[in-house]
Amino acid sequence: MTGKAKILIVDDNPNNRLAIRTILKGIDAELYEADNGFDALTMAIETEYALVLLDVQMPEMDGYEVCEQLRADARTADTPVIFLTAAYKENRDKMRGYSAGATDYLTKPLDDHILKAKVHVFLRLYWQYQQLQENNAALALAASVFESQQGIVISNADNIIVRVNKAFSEMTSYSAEEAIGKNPSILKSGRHDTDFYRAMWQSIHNLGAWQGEIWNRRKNGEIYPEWLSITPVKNNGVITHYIGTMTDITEYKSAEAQIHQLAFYDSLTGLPNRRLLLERLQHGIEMCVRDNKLMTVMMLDLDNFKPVNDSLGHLAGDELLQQVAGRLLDCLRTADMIARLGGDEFTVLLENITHADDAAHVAENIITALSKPFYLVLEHKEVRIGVSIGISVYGQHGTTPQLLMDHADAALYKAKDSGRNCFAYFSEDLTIAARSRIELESRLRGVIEREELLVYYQPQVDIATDKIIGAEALIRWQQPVEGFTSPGQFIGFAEETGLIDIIGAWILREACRQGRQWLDAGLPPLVLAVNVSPHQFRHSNIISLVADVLNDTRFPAHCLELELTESGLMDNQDKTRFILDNLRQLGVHIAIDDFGTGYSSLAYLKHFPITTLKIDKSFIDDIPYQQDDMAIASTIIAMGHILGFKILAEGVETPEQLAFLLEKGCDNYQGYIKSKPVPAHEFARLLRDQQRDG
Ligand SMILES: Nc1nc2c(ncn2[C@@H]2O[C@H](COP(=O)(O)O[C@H]3[C@@H](O)[C@H](n4cnc5c(=O)[nH]c(N)nc54)O[C@@H]3COP(=O)(O)O)[C@@H](O)[C@H]2O)c(=O)[nH]1
Repeated sequence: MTGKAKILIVDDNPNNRLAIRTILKGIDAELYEADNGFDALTMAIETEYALVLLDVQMPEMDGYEVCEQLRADARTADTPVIFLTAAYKENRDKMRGYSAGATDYLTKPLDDHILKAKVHVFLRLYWQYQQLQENNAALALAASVFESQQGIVISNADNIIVRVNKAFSEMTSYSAEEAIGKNPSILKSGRHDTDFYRAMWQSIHNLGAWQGEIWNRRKNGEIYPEWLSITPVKNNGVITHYIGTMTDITEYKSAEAQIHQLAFYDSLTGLPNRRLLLERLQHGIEMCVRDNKLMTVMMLDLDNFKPVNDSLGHLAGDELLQQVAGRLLDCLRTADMIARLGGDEFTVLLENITHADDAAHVAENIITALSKPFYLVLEHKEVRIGVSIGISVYGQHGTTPQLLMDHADAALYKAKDSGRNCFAYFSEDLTIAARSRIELESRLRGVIEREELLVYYQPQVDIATDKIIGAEALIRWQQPVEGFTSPGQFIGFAEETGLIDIIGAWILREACRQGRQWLDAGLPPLVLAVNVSPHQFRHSNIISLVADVLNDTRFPAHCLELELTESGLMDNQDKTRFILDNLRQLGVHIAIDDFGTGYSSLAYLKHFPITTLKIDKSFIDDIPYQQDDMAIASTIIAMGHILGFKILAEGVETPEQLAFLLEKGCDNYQGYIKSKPVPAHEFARLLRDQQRDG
């Protein structure tokens, strides 16, 4: 409520008007005057008056008529009017005044106190009326706000719903009757954990509000996203209610998803586009820097796509591209990314890889996958295409997205130049290395079926008696064209690719079969040592493999020793112990190979049921010239004996080495001084010679 109340004094006599002014001097209102009925009516319509003091006796238009006209007009119908009339007037004149619409009467000569008192009363009524009007307007406004587009739910201090609006009911399908008396948790979708709600209530109580995106559930079970704001209402600092306003953002979200799809994905194949690829590439580079990881970019270009597109038309071309996208996805891990840059160009991003040539494997898989024929449904035709792939490696070929892309592109042209349907790295040496590794892998895969593997045996000798007491089974690969390939060239690779599991199982079976045959042929019993690689130890079921092989070949368990490296044991102590205990229960011996080169923790090894330690060849080589190596070798022998292990020295080549080991009490040795690894028949001959010589 602003401004001052206005009072209109209507009297043809200026003295009377002055007299009234004088009486009302100091009153909290503005006084206006009219000296005739016509002016009074005009003024009353133009301006809102809190009160009209109206003289009855006036020429031309008397007070009755003025009052009647005021009442007849909606704008002035409620304006209070006090008639000022002569004291001698009859009572019926007063009645006429009331029926004309008078609110009150005052008689002349006016009593100062009565006039002032009445004016005060009317002014107070006027202000109360104004307040009422404002309150009504505010209530009407609040009601229209409450019934707005947004859903509103009001709950009490115990978070029980006390009111909801229509929009809430439309959004949630809960009518007001169904919602009132319940907890707003009837809307819970189950998609948020307790931490989410805890944070929400913390914000409401500590910060005075919470707003955010939330998944809620409609009465029919449908889950939908909404934007929710919750504000507590306080009275004297105590929360009395919570007001939640909610907007269903389902459409906004799907529009947002649509915009995202259009901005970041190729509409034909649904694959990420160049924009998303560059973002991922940038992110991948940051990860490489942070975690010192490897990443490669592979640029793909389809060979023979253009002729298909030109001859069969664009619809067929589109179908082919969609099928290509599907096959590419099948070749990749979910963590990898494939993007279509446009036309028949695709880019693959391999993050978090171990070796640069992992990309070559993926490239080979892609080349194989795309070289199979495609059946185009629209054209009822089978078509064949190929793919050329250029590869760049983060770090070696660039450290920015643009350089990596450019260099993958340059490598792509190298691949095309070298006959298409192949891959090339940006640098020649990587291409050569990767291609030869892939070739090695493909040759190694069929090695057992092609019967190219052989087992050689290297005698293990008792130092004290110089008698052969066992042999280490060592693999040999004899290829028809390439010839002999030493294990050093392929064991590590077989380990990386997991092929070692099949190869290791084969050599175990072959050694046990051979050992049984020697026993059956009357040769003296000896211990055959077979290497078990770390991959084989961790990933294959070594316990059941050994049990099966011993059972199938009938080779005595106590004649078998499994050689493990320390690194193969270190991974998971509990699992290692479980496996070793089970192997020992079968009766086989356990030897630690290459001892001294790894962790070399005797304290650690004593927790495992180990029978033999093999001192690595590198500590034997420089005996008797290297004091350090001699000290290490004699310490291993002494400490190993204290812990109950047998000690075997590897790679013994000279009599000096042998004499030193004998002096230090080493149990057994293995080395060229006795014999190189030899084929089975030669080893049998060595044994027979020994038998014959007694
Ligand atoms: N997981 C498997 N690993 C195997 C298997 N067969 C072999 N290997 C591992 O390959 C590495 C190379 O083996 P290889 O070329 O056979 O060499 C062995 C011996 O020939 C060689 N040796 C033995 N004595 C001497 C010597 O006096 N001088 C000399 N220069 N070399 C010698 O040492 C190799 C035996 O090593 P180890 O296994 O550590 O006892 C080698 O790491 C093999 O382990 C297999 O079937 N599975």
